[in-house]
Amino acid sequence: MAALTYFTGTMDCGKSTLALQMDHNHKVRGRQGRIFTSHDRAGEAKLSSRLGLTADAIEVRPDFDFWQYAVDELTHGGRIDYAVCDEAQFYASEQIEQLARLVDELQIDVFCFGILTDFRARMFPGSARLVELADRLEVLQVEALCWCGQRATHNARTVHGEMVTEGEQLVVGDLENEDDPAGTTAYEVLCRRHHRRRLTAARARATLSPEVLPFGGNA
Ligand SMILES: Nc1ncnc2c1ncn2[C@@H]1O[C@H](COP(=O)(O)OP(=O)(O)O)[C@@H](O)[C@H]1O
Ligand SMILES: Cc1cn([C@H]2C[C@H](O)[C@@H](COP(=O)(O)O)O2)c(=O)[nH]c1=O
Repeated sequence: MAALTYFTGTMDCGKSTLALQMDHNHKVRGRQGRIFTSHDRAGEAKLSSRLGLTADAIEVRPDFDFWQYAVDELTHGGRIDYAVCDEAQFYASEQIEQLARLVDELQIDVFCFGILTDFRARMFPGSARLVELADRLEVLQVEALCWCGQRATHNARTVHGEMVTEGEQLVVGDLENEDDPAGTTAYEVLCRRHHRRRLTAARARATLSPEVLPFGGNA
């Protein structure tokens, strides 16, 4: 029986990598699928993983209708066994409802991937609807870590290393990498305690003595 599954976790826990692996595994068994994404860092109509793999995808814009797309494809002789949907947090609630309809009425397996919550620890509308409608929720096994060594559960937005709590919900961006500093706005994954206290790695380094920092203060 077809199912709607939401694979979720923080930023940088391997969701896009898993999305590409799922597509590959189904494809090599002869199944035909489509890859969808929205606002990927690599650009429009791309699904990219930090491990270096990228695939072409269909960009999900606000007016995109999954149901209409699938019906058009099928009536023109196409075949769709499954859909891989990355950055699903950015999809509208109605688009998630259309995906559920593809599962129930067309027996298409739908694999969604995305973060649950934004930089203020509030659910994205697309994620909330997926939590409400999915047959299965899967939290990724790979643990992204907070600078303190605990499992990261929250996504923080930073400006020059300082966590911010005001701003647009959607701002495409990446984790700050010390070898390749992102612009002024970046993201950092934190445990809940440090997200609550707005204690980012940069702030911890600036305010805590090196002896109390894990990883010798290099986190
Ligand atoms: N240089 C690297 N070597 C090994 N693994 C890496 C490297 N860079 C990134 N990764 C892995 O890739 C994961 C991020 O993958 P990605 O699919 O882009 O994440 P997400 O889509 O969840 O943001 C990291 O958690 C890490 O496990
Ligand atoms: C927390 C948060 C994230 N985003 C953006 C930043 C990235 O472009 C994506 C997440 O991608 P990933 O593959 O999971 O790393 O979402 C945002 O727009 N708003 C936020 O609050």
